[in-house]
Amino acid sequence: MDVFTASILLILILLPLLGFYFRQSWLKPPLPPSPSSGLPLIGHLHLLGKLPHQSFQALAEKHGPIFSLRFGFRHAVVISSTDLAKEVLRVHDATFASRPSNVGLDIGFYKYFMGGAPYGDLWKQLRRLYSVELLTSKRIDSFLPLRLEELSLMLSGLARAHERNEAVDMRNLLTCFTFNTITRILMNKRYFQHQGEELHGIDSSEASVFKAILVELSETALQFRISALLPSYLRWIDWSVYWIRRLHAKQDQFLQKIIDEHKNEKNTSTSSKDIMDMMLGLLAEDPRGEDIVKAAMTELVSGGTDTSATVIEWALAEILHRAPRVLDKAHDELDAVVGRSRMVDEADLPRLPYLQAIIKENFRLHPPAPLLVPHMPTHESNLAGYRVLGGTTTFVNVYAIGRDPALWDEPLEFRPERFLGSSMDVKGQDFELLPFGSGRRACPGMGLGLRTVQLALANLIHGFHWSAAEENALEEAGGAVIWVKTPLKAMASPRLPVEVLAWS
Ligand code: HEM
Repeated sequence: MDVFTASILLILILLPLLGFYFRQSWLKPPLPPSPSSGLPLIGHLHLLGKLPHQSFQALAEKHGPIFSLRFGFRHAVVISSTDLAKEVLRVHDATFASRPSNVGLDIGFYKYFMGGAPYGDLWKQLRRLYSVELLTSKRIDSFLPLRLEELSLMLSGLARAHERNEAVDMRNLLTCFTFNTITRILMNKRYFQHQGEELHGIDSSEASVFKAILVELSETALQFRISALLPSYLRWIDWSVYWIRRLHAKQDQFLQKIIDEHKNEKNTSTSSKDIMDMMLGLLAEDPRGEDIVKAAMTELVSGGTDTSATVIEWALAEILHRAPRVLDKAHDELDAVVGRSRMVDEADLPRLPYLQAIIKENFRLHPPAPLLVPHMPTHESNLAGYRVLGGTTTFVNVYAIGRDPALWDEPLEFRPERFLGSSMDVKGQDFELLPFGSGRRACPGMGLGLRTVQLALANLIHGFHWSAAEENALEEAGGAVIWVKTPLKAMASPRLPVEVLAWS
């Protein structure tokens, strides 16, 4: 065959293929709009800033409620409207129920990290374990005495600080409270002292190793490390993985010691079971059992500590610095419903609509996870007429939705009254307010988180008169959750007799 005939034949073969290819791409919907300022290799990484939810909010104002970005080899889309949040979390819930991979987290969570697991059998198994066995309403009820004891210790600590005329670092106090509460529920361990409390029985060196591991893992989860820019087969280049491996060895030692203690105590102790006991029992026949237990302890402590602490700190900071009148209204409600001779208990909470409104308003302005945890579609999907490729990291910016002037009157004001008489809730049915997400990847710790936050805030407000100890501009600082940049310092003086404050 001469060259001419061969070329004609080649064209005849290629033409239909090219035609098919172009027809496919022309017929397909376009990709979401994208900022034109992408750079070679890193893509849009330089647009992220220290607080990505704020950078994304500004980008949404320019590019609309869905836009796409590229970080190295990875594609991302950012969603910033209620309609699109509903599409991702409800209409296409199953498609978007996966998570982008993260090599550091695979190590830190023994490959059994439910929050980061791809949508599949392992995730379903772990989710069932968490939701049906460990974090049920009945289980949370059974830990009420212990939760009240921790609360009472925190309130007594505040009263003692008042006797010494000391301002209190509320960040420190609240993280001790939530950390102790969760570690007692999980493994019957109490690690931190409150201000003024005796050191007796507390092993703070162990706690600090565990806390350091949690901080490192959280940062790994959030930061765009080198590995996030690379295709998965090149992730071994990321040196931070070696650092996490070293920390992981200490984490393993720490958790193994507690597991061994639990196993040894099993036959001798008659004390009530903690969650580690329950898991060891449930997984006794599973060869992965102890690793799953270690992963769960790490996950539940990291998911359940700072989230609740930051919510309470933000609420007090907003009230003390920007809306002191809210404190008077909340005191009036608490005096009318609870009275001054006792503390607030869980049964009172449904009868405190203003307190509930404070908490909703706080979640609207300060969701601890402003971009949720990134979702990922398992296959190509269509959102608002745009094509979202399978494997795209998908951020739902609930922070931007909570501050959208089209949805909220004077969105930057802290005004709990906007929720009075409204049926809007934070539990995932109202897409204007999604601090716990919605759908199958929504937070399984919502019940425990909400009850911790409601009871603690109600009692902090009921028990004390408050004033800010220093100026605070209430800026945000990034981390695993969004904190008040300068920790809140406050003066608290008891409103109720001290013996009432230490009621448990
Ligand atoms: C105020 C407290 C809390 C807030 C605001 C919060 C918020 C969230 C959010 C936004 C997500 C991701 C939802 C999504 O991707 O769509 C999440 C997931 C998760 N949370 Fe929470 N959380 C809180 C407390 C807790 C507690 C107390 C625990 C457990 C003790 C917990 C355990 C988890 C776990 C395991 C996941 C991963 C779920 C999955 O991927 O299937 N959280 N949380």
